[in-house]
Amino acid sequence: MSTSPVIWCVVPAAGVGKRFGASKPKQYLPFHGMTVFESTLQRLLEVQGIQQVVVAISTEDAFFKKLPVARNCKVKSVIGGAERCHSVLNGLRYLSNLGSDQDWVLVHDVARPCVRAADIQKLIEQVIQFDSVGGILGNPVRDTMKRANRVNEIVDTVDRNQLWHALTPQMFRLGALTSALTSALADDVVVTDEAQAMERVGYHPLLVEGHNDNIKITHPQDLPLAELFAQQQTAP
Ligand SMILES: Nc1ccn([C@@H]2O[C@H](COP(=O)(O)OP(=O)(O)OP(=O)(O)O)[C@@H](O)[C@H]2O)c(=O)n1
Ligand SMILES: C[C@](O)(CO)[C@H](O)COP(=O)(O)O
Repeated sequence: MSTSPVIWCVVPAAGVGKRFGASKPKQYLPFHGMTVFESTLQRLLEVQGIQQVVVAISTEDAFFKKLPVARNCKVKSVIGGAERCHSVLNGLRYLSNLGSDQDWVLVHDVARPCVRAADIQKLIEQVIQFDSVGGILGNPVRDTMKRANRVNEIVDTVDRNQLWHALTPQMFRLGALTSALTSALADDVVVTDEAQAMERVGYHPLLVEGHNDNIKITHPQDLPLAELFAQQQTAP
């Protein structure tokens, strides 16, 4: 008899949204009848088998505790860090007191409120089926890709067949990811995603193709686009 895998989730949500430039962090802006934050959490909480969602929140944040989802028994908060990778590591350290090294953890940006539960399920199934070190949702790039020099002259055409956009969630074993991120930070390497931390220590995470509406809200023009995607996803 096989037992179900234990799956946790960490949501880095301690960013201030500098590039977005709103009067409050972008995760607290209105989105599809709620906030960006609530949309993201609602989608994660829909996924079967996630034991708990740990959100990393800035010490300056006065908004999170006012959201009803802050009182959901499956949601716990920890203090965020200086960069995304520090916030994620704080979440992982909290989980290491609850779980074991072999448990799985999904890391998902709060700023990706259009992620589909079906894509998360696909990631979980493929990572577990291939018994891989872990994997991430991604999208193959579509356009012809060019490498430029410092003055924006083309120096090369890069083979697009091997290039992907890295999305989230990213799914790894709790123990392996905690040690890979700890090692990156000990070497003063600020990794921009979990896969990069795992690559640094020699692993080759799986790329699982997800929908390209799982965009990250980074700049102001991303918010109406994400709203449009969310409306399309719920249209009858
Ligand atoms: N110190 C930080 C910085 C970022 N994040 C989170 O990491 C995710 C991806 O980061 P990004 O889009 O860069 O968000 P911000 O840091 O808010 O944006 P900016 O870089 O424009 O300030 C977001 O969910 C953000 O809240 C975090 O938890 N802790
Ligand atoms: C984790 C991430 O969302 C993957 O695309 C990304 O790395 C976040 O940081 P970015 O610097 O805004 O790309």
